[in-house]
Amino acid sequence: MSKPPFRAGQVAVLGRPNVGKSTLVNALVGAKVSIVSSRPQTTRHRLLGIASFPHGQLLLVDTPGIHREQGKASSSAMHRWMNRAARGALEGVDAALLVIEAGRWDDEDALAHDALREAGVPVVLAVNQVDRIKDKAALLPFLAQVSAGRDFAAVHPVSALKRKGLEALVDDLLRLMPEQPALYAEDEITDRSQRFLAGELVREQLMRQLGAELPYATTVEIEQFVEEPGKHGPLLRIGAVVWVERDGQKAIVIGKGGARLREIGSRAREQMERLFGCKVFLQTWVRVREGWSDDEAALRTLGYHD
Ligand SMILES: Nc1nc2c(ncn2[C@@H]2O[C@H](COP(=O)(O)OP(=O)(O)OP(=O)(O)O)[C@@H](O)[C@H]2O)c(=O)[nH]1
Repeated sequence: MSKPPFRAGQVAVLGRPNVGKSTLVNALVGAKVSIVSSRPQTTRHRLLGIASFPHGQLLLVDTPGIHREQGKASSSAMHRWMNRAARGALEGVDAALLVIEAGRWDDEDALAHDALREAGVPVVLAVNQVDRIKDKAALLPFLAQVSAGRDFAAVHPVSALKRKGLEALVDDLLRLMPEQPALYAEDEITDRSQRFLAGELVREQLMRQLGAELPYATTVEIEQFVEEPGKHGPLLRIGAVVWVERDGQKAIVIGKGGARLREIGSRAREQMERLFGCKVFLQTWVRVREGWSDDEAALRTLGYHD
């Protein structure tokens, strides 16, 4: 049998908040490039994960999903930005990967599906979190129901968490990519700068450790990112500012005697050292900026561009 041709292209990853898009991107890429948390709307930036295989390469654009404009929160600048980012992510892609939760197909999924159809890109449906379905037989009617009347290029039940069903999913995605050589070297996992990833790792720890207590309008800015020669190889000196809206929120993030911020910093530093493969010296501050989340200009200074 002759070798299959090498295929490479771009895949937009879309779906409702919290269905497991980041987990799926990470599982496909095989390294931690996108942050994961149980809090909805973790992903504010468009992240590019590069998944390389012997027979092809997928450039995964991880989007925050297409959000319906609803309620007070979604009228903020942040939500408008997220919507624009999601739509922008569809331009020039070769396929879209729509991620849903097994057993659940609601209006928002339908909306995302319609937006993808409108954009004219082939859609592969990943029915994620199948590990949570005890009665596997119940999956079949669900798969039939969501497929009916919709022309998905393929439908795949998967578990991003347990890494099940991913090979078949990758094969079908690659089939939709154009025949062309790899677009990035195999050892590159992301074209995002280390500086950006550093900010994401701090934000992940904030979410992990503050959970529901984390104020929605919190963001992280990397103020300093300098590589210096150290005794045992290079050292990264990183300064991160956690922006909140009120003094009360600042106190929550800092914690008693600064304990919480120290813990956030030390966990984030460990993750950075693992990801960057070198020693990291991380300093974190919390600063107050009132009303930034509804202020487009402030968003731009913090790097949320169109
Ligand atoms: N049981 C199970 N849990 C999963 C699976 N995939 C993701 N999760 C969990 O679902 C939660 C949300 O996952 P994320 O990957 O952050 O979801 P997301 O869709 O990227 O979320 P946003 O960034 O908010 O859009 C996390 O707690 C994951 O561990 C899966 O296959 N099975």
